[in-house]
Order: sequence, then C-alpha cells, then structure tokens
Amino acid sequence: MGIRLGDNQYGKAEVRLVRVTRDTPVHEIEDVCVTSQLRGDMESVHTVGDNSNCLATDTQKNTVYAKAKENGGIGAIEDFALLLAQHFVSEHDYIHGARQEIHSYGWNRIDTANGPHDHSFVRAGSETRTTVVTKDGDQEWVVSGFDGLTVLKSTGSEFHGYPKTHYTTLPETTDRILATDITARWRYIGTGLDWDKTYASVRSQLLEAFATTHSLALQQTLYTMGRTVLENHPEIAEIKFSMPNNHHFLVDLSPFGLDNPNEVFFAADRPYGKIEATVERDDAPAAGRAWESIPGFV
Ligand SMILES: O=c1[nH]c(=O)c2[nH]c(=O)[nH]c2[nH]1
Repeated sequence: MGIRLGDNQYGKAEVRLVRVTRDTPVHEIEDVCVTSQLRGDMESVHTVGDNSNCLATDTQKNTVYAKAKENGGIGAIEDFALLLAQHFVSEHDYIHGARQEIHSYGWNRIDTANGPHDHSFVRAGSETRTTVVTKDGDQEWVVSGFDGLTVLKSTGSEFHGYPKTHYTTLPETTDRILATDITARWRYIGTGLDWDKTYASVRSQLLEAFATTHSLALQQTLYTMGRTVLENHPEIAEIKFSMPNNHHFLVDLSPFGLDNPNEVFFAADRPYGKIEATVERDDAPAAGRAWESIPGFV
C-alpha cells in the first residue's frame, strides 16, 4: 500500500520559564513561554517505534531551562530562540531543523512611596511579544510580533460609502469609536539584528500610525500602519495583521428623554469584524519556510 509519513515535527509545548537575575538586591525578571519543535530523521520512530533518533521532549524542555542559566539569562527572545535552534541542529546529526517559538510577558517594577520596588513587579501592558525562529539546515528565518495590543480612538474614524444591499442596515457614520486588539507578525530579512530596539520601534510606529490616521475604514488604518513600518525598517520584508473591529454601538437614550451625541456606547464583545492583511515589499526575499505553522494570518 502506498502510505508514507509526511511532514512532521515534535517537541515540548509551552515551557514556562521565569528567570530572576539576582546579582544585586535590585532583581530583574524575564518571563517567557517556549515551544520547542524539532524536525529530522524521524521516520523510524513513527513507523516502527524505534526511538534512537527521538530526542525526548523532556530533554528539549530541560535544554530550555539549562540554556537560560548557561546563557546568563534570556535576552532578546529572538536571540534565545536562535540559540536553541542552533544548539539542537548542531548537537545532533539526526536533527536537521527546528522551530522555536517564544512568547514573552513584560513586567514593570511596582512604584511604591519609596520609589520603584527592588523585587516586586506588575505585569506591563496588554500585549505579549512573540517570535518564531525556523531553522532548516543552514537557513534561518525570524518572524516576530505581538498579540493583543488593545487600542481605541474615541473619534477620528468614519465608515460610509459601502454597498447598500437588501440586507444592509448599518447606518453610515462620520464619527465613530475605532477599537481593536492588534495582532501583528513581521518577517525579518536576515538575523544578527538589534531585536529589542526594532521591536520597540515597530510597536511605537504602529501606535503612532493608529493614533494619527484619520480612518475611513479599519482596513485603511491597518494598511497605513504596515506601510509606516516597512518605510522605516528596511530589515523587515513584510508584516501581517489580524485585527478585530471591536464595535461600539451608540445606545438609544431617547426613551429616557436624553440625547446621546456620541457619549454612551454599548461595547459589544461579539460578533466582531475581523480584518486581516499582509503589507509587503514587492522586492522582498522569498519567505521560504518562515510562515510554516504560524496560523491565523493571511
Ligand atoms: O472599518 C470597517 N471596515 C469594514 O469592512 C466594516 N464593515 C462593517 O460593518 N463595519 C466596518 N468597518
């Protein structure tokens, strides 16, 4: 019978790791979630249960923890993911490729009456920074981004001019709330970059573009955000977004004899519009395997 093993990868998912740097009484913390997956000569473990090439997922988990110590911390998640991928591929001749995904959660020092506390922290911001490093032999790809950066504009957003069909009830508006949770992923050209600096810059450009674009559609805002990033970052080939349109409906207060000039809204949680797009350079190098197993984006 013509049956064979197709693409496969395996590893330990969602290894939670908090690293405390405690060289001085003023501690630092790094908080990440690592998913390690390996690809290689895995035919026989699948077909006959021969585990001789099967680097245990438990070993992959231990490697993540040990490298956090040997490396003196995590550092930029892109560097740590590259370090893990390079370790697995170079140490074991039966491992040919790796996919290392890391999410990181930011923490700020708690501000007390006596100033920022030495070892007490509060979660920073609403977003989770992410990276996926894919290594295939000598080739490496880095896709970074974030999930869930929640933003809202209380004006500066219109929506009109859309087709009016038999089923259209949506009133046109020249002044509405625009709210979304930005999920973005961008593909780097090459490695060896200052990941933390680029991340901070992309994040602030996205926020600036969201704030300053007078929006005629969330699609237009999305495109402007992506174009701004590509114009300012030649090291980024493309950026993908998935953004809900978190609807805010004006509440009818007329039964109570009250007017409502865009002041009181019902913040609906579902359904929501779902706006997704890629903004890309037309001369970008090919994506190769960079986007493999990164679901949820077009
Ligand atoms: O910015 C928007 N884009 C749409 O495609 C859309 N559709 C809709 O009902 N409201 C909106 N708003």
